[in-house]
Amino acid sequence: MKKAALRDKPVDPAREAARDTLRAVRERDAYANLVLPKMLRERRVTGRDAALATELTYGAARAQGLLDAVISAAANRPVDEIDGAVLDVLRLGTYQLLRTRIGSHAAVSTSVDLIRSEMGMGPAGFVNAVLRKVSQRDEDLWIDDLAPSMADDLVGNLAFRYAHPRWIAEVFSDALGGSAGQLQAALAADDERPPVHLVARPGLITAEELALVSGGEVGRYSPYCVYLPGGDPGELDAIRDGYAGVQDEGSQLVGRALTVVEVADDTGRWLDMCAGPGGKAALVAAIADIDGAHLDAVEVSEHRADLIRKVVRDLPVDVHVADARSAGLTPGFDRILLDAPCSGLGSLRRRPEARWRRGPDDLPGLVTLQRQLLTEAVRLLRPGGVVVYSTCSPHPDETVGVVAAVLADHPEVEQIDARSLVPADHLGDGPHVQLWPHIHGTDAMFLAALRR
Ligand SMILES: C[S@@+](CC[C@H](N)C(=O)[O-])C[C@H]1O[C@@H](n2cnc3c(N)ncnc32)[C@H](O)[C@@H]1O
Repeated sequence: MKKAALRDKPVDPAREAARDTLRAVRERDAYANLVLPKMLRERRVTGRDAALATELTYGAARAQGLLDAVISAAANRPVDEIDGAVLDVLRLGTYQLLRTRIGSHAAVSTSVDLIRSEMGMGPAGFVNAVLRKVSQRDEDLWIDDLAPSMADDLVGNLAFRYAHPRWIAEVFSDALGGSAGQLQAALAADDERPPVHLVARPGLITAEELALVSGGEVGRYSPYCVYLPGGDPGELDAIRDGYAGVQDEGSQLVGRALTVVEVADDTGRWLDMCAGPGGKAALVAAIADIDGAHLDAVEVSEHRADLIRKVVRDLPVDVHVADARSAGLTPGFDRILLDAPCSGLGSLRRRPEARWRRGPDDLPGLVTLQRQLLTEAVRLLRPGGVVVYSTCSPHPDETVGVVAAVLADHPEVEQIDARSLVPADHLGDGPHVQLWPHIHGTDAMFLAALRR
């Protein structure tokens, strides 16, 4: 076959979309879960092709560190000496070889086609040689060869095996009290594709009704939750019509906790201090509507404030675009939700590439901001009022550390046992609640409740 004809050989749309998304993630720090669905829609890639593109893109993005170690060993050079476009295709090919049931021949030949159509025969030969070498062993054999030994470095071994940066595995290990079994289960759960959870909007549809119309199953803990077995939630009428949304069950439990905590003589002044994009605000506001309360929702980003406005239409909410540390609100709130900006280490499974982008250096700035926000929340509470502080992170600095620091500065504030606010099992010793994917099937949400 002539070179031109080889270049013209069509490549399959699923792998092409996966490659282009990985490229956007690498070149412009894009988010795979925003780029891919849009690309699939624009290119009219649907059904099985869309499912394959999703599996390959998110899988390869999530496993990047593990894949790169294998590619580097097979190519006999560090990955940063490999051209970026070639590396994207090698990651896709290696992911297929190690972590899917796609046959080796198909995984290698489709990768070679992808690179040949764009870059020609030379790079295609390199991809072919590297992937053939990768295909000579399965994932376990590569891990045995490349991971630190279990005996010398258990955390390092588990981090490598379940494709997490080592520092994140260390954070999980600390938060889980050093138990190796728990750490292994947590990393394994975090390495899986997360289930889709729907929230039934209170007052509009019940979880039972939503389960019926969506073909899903009522959730274990949140009375508003439905587990969706598969398919695109955006195609459900209940979502399109605003009766339901997509929201992790852990986040639902946090929003609900704010509404069920005992507050004597509640005057109906409720506040969500960091509300964008509005997932928890929508749930809290729907309950506020039923209870005759009102929600002020503060968000510093104009774009995210717009997203809140879309989800709280027709609900008793005022959206304020402001820095919540100095938003000029009149104190005296009965209930305040502070769902603080955080490292997001508890929802890594929902943002495939995030674990490879974050670094421990992000933490100190976030912790300072969290303490300032929680201090302001305390100031805005009326005596007897409650703030629910939450993060989608199990990092002790962002969770128990922030709460302890603010309690130490504010003798007028007491911590309530948040376990009584969360209808779930395995909630530990309290008084805070830490949820986990491997225990509760939710994101690793943290919440603490403080009464002034
Ligand atoms: C964890 S997210 C909140 C998620 C939201 N509660 C939900 O359930 O959809 C934190 C939000 O706080 C916002 N934020 C960050 N710093 C802020 C500040 N100083 N004041 C107000 N909002 C802030 C971020 O833009 C982000 O939208």
